[in-house]
Amino acid sequence: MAFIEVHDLVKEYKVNIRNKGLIGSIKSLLIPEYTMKSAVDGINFTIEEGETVGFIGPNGAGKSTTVKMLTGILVPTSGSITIGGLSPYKDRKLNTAKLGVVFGQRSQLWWDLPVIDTFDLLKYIYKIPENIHKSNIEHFSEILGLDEFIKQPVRQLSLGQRMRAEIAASLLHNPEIIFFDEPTIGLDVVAKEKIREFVKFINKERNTTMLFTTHDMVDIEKTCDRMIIIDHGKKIYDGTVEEIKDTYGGNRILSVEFGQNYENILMSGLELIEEKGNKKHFKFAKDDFQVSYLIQKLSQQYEILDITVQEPEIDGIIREIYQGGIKLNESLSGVC
Ligand SMILES: Nc1ncnc2c1ncn2[C@@H]1O[C@H](COP(=O)(O)OP(=O)(O)OP(=O)(O)O)[C@@H](O)[C@H]1O
Repeated sequence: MAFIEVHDLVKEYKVNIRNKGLIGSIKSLLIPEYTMKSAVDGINFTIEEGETVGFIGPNGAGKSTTVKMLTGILVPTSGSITIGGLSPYKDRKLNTAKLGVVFGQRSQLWWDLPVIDTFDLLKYIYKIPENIHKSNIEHFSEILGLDEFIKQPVRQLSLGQRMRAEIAASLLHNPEIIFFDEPTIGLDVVAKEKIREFVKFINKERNTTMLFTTHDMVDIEKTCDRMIIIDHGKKIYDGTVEEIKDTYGGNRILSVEFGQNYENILMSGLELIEEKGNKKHFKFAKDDFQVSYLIQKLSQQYEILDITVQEPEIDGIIREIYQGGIKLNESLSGVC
């Protein structure tokens, strides 16, 4: 049995149907009508102890809803979740001791208290033994440089300082699993790098299982062994960052708008991956063909209105996936 097991997970929200116009709005107020909306629509995955997994997807894909169910904040409509054999919502109290959560956009620190006072309060909340609490504070202070601001009230800290304090606070009780929600949002490149290095270090040192939701692909590349991509509440990819880069990063995408809708465009080196009328997207191996050669060959045979080449960065690959420009190969996507 894996450390985290998620089976056929579904979360539906009841949403109010708003009628248009003033009369419609009044009607909606007086006689409210509802519909059910699937935010998470039958997701399956497992995570082993000590794995670092990036959980990504476009806005509204269902990431936060899934994480809220994993942390026990929300109860699934159907399906099941177990973490270390326990249900996050049924065994919420037991689970809390095992979990740590870091929100980039919200704080778990007491705003008016010095950082060290929050750390002391957390000792009582989580019933952390004195020796563990003390050695963790010393250890985290040394690596994260907390000493320079540990006695200052949280409201006086810079964003980078606050995030270092947040991460230390979430690890004080030695959680088995930690959820990071946009942990580097708004930070400068140096601060982002420090946080990524620290997180990686803790994962290696303590074998802490880590799950990240982020829109920053560098976070995923630098800290995660694996990523799960979800879209419209469904899992569309589950595999390593390297696999997706090897398969799609060795290639570039040539997007061509033709003067007419040509059928069966055949050219050595170009593989048609998607077409919408006159617009066609081809994949080609960047090491095998020069872009200028391909453009020249195409324009000799076809009328071309516009042509663009997309770079094979992970950001670009993910953007293409979100926009439907790359259809994930089922054997690669790990989706059953
Ligand atoms: N409390 C709610 N009531 C109704 N619908 C909701 C509620 N919370 C989320 N949703 C809807 O569920 C869908 C998934 O939302 P969710 O917040 O899980 O997405 P997300 O992937 O975390 O997005 P983002 O990257 O923008 O944070 C969205 O369409 C959202 O509007």
